[in-house]
Amino acid sequence: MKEIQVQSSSHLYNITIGEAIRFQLKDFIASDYSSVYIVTDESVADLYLQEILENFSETKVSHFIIPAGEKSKNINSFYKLHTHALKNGLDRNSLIIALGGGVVGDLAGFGAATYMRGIDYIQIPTTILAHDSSVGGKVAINHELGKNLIGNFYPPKAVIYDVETLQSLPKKEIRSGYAELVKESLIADKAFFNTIIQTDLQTLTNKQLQEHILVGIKIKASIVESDEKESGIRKFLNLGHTLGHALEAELGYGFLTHGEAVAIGLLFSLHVSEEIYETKMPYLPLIEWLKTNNYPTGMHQLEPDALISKMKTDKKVVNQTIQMVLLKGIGEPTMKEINDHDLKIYLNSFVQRLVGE
Ligand SMILES: NC(=O)c1ccc[n+]([C@@H]2O[C@H](COP(=O)([O-])OP(=O)(O)OC[C@H]3O[C@@H](n4cnc5c(N)ncnc54)[C@H](O)[C@@H]3O)[C@@H](O)[C@H]2O)c1
Ligand SMILES: O=C(O)C(=O)C[C@@H](O)[C@H](O)[C@H](O)COP(=O)(O)O
Ligand SMILES: [Zn+2]
Repeated sequence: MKEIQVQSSSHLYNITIGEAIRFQLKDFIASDYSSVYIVTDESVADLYLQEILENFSETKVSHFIIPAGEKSKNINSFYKLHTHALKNGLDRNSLIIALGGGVVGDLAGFGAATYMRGIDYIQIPTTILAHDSSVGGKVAINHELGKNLIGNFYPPKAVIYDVETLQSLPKKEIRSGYAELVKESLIADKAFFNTIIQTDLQTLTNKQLQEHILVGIKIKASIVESDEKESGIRKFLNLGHTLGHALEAELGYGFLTHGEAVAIGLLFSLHVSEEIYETKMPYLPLIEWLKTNNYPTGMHQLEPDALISKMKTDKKVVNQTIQMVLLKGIGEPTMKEINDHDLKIYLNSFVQRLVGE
């Protein structure tokens, strides 16, 4: 079992990573909550809800289940989560548990941030991608005009990561989670990047997966600890997301997974970095690795203007101008303001390059 501590602006919390720790939640959760409210999705409920419930035989417990997938991260689910919580008598001393991937984590976390002006919550991530989403306290729901536009910074009381649950993930979700690991490696750790692109996701072992997740969490935790509210270096964790989020919204939530969209966004960031800084970035090794591992790498014939319009909903935009996270080298992230005219040129040359590869 591994433990990483994160100091947030309001409290210190532990990220505990281990196998089968979902059966010993009492070791990690305070016993004086008046009730526990588990939020999960239909697929995760089928696999793990019963086991999680068994931890709370002496506590008043209720649960709320959403349909699986990105489409559920919306205002309707948010409202229903509150309604169900009220009907089940949650008070200010109740605890919300987010059991699932990033969709459940973001929605339940935002529910906790707003229920009666804020109650405690704990993340029990069950996807690889959620090594990222469960840490750092960004909680949100989507607006049809853009990703995560309604939300808050609201750190969890604990993150309990039972990596045994990752064994039931479908291949697509393994790919999706690895895109965020690639992101973390690009912003902070060249050796880690080289390790990942030598990893075949078809034959991934538990040992490799656990090692990679641990490195990723350490990178994420150290960044959010020094810049919780994203006034500075936390923006680097958005590498690949300006285009990634625009693709998710433009194609319709759930068409691409978050990680699939981020993977294309990462390639775009490398492309623009090469153009602007006239430097060689690992564009080719990354696209080869993405293709070998069956990531979608097409742009689905989207209009650059439509994408730029969606990119304008990015929360890093200042005065209607897009600010992209770029790299001067691996481990050397930087912010760059890019006007619409140049952005369109980069998008067009990126599409040409994708078609040519
Ligand atoms: N808050 C943050 O800092 C942050 C960071 C990264 C991503 N995100 C958000 O996270 C979301 C994506 O998260 P995600 O990729 O985990 O998506 P997700 O929560 O939709 O999970 C992906 C799919 O895997 C299924 N699943 C979950 N755990 C499983 C398991 N153990 N076995 C089998 N199936 C399982 C789910 O039912 C779902 O169908 C996006 O909304 C993204 O914006 C937030
Ligand atoms: O934690 C962060 O900060 C991130 O940017 C992590 C991202 O992987 C994540 O997708 C996040 O939700 C994006 O945030 P947003 O502010 O661009 O909505
Ligand atoms: Zn992300």
